[in-house]
Amino acid sequence: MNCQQLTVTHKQAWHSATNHPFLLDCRSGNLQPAQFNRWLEQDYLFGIEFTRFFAATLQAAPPNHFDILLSGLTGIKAELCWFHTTAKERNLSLHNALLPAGEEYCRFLIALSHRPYPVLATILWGIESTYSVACREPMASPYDQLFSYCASDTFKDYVHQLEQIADEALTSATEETQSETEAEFLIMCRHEKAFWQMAYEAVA
Ligand SMILES: Cc1ncc(C[n+]2csc(CCO)c2C)c(N)n1
Repeated sequence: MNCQQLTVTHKQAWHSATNHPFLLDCRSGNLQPAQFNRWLEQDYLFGIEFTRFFAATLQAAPPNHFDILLSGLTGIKAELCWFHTTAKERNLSLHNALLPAGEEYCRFLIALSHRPYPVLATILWGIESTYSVACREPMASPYDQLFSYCASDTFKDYVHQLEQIADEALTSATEETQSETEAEFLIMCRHEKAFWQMAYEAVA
């Protein structure tokens, strides 16, 4: 089993995670500011927990994977800075509470932290990869600017490197760990879909 196969075996779940009406509205320009703002407020909080999950993955990783994982942490650092700048520009607070979808997603990451490395590396790839795929189609202004990093070739290349290290970890994983990875991948897809939906519902 490898990352690519996961997206094919669970085509429907993968599609729902990466093709939400929220994204269609970014492309047409119909997304309402309140919807983007909710995404931003909630995704900042998610980003904090994701950083910790990333640290757990790094802690379990073999040294030959450090290079790529450390470069990912640099990307997250830039992303967390971007949240602060963009929140200021839009007069948003980053001190809100997580809504249920975000809270459940974060709880999933915390529970996963002590699982075997192949599970962590694959879910890490999966989470980053959803945004690379989700932002692949051109978006209308201002969302083209706001999501420009996820749409960039730099991000695409980074996600590809994550795929390579996850695939390497999966190759030597036990069957049991591979099955667990597959189950968690499916749950991750459902959390992604629910996260977009939660932001989309900022406007009734
Ligand atoms: C719910 C949710 N899922 C995935 C990502 C993707 N992602 C996680 S951290 C980061 C910055 C660069 O590593 C990106 C793009 C997200 N932001 N929010």
